[in-house]
Amino acid sequence: MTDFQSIINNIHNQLINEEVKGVVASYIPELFKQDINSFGIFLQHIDGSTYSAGQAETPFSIQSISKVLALSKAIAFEDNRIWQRVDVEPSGNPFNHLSLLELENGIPRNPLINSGALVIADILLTHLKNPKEDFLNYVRTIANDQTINYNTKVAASEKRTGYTNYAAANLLKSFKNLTNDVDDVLDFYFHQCSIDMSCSQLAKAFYLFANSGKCVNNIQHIPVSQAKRINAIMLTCGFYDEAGEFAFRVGLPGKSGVGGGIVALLPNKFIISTWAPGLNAKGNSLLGMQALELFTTQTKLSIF
Ligand SMILES: NC(=O)CC[C@H](N)C(=O)O
Repeated sequence: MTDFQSIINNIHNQLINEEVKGVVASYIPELFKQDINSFGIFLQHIDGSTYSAGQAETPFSIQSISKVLALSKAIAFEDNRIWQRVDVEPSGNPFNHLSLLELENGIPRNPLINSGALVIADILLTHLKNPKEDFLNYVRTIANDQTINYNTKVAASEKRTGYTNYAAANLLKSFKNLTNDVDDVLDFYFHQCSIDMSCSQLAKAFYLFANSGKCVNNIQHIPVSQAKRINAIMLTCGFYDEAGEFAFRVGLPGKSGVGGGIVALLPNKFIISTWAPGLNAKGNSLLGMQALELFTTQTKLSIF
């Protein structure tokens, strides 16, 4: 049997001493307060066993990782109708890229880049009675943890400086691909990104994607075929213009956030999450990617 605990300990101990740790995101000023030396790893096995190293229980800003959770809720409401408003192709461009959106008439390339996530936020605003409250409750339910919350300081910080997201939302609106008010969509989106979760909470929330749509409490939230699709989108689009590199080096579907988190999973086997706030040039956690590459190489567990 694979000794997950020793493998994770060794990876943690090896990487914690790396001198090159990347750069903490500063375009959302509140995120820049993070300590570059933070580092956590958590593994949730499908059989219920868990393994961790470092700061696996410390909450951090999940940022774009929230896009997968929002997507799953939008799919639960609209099923395949959402694909009329957002495509499923990798963008090959940074997460906040705008020109493709204009060229392609306001249909975002995929739901994991910012413009696509704004369309998903719009869908959720249409369906949820109390959007922010209801979405938070959904996240708490799938993670089986009532302590998860928004970080209103982070949301306010992004509201003050999120110029590119304002541009994307206005462009979408001009192409009639937002039905709600631009400011309401952005307010919801900034809040979903601001949710604080630890590696352990994230791994639990993503359990449903590794478990054919059923969460840790065995409730079916999305159909099996949609869990398959969300994993496919994570593999091809979860790391923006580094999705190819992540598939090449790690070989798992996953999603990153500019808070330095990454969640990746092997369907029917495990969910693994890392947190290291230093980012590489593409906005993905530098040590997180290294940790996951070491993990799949040493355990020989990947989708390939
Ligand atoms: N890659 C990310 O995590 C980006 C999320 C961030 N809230 C933004 O919209 O810019």
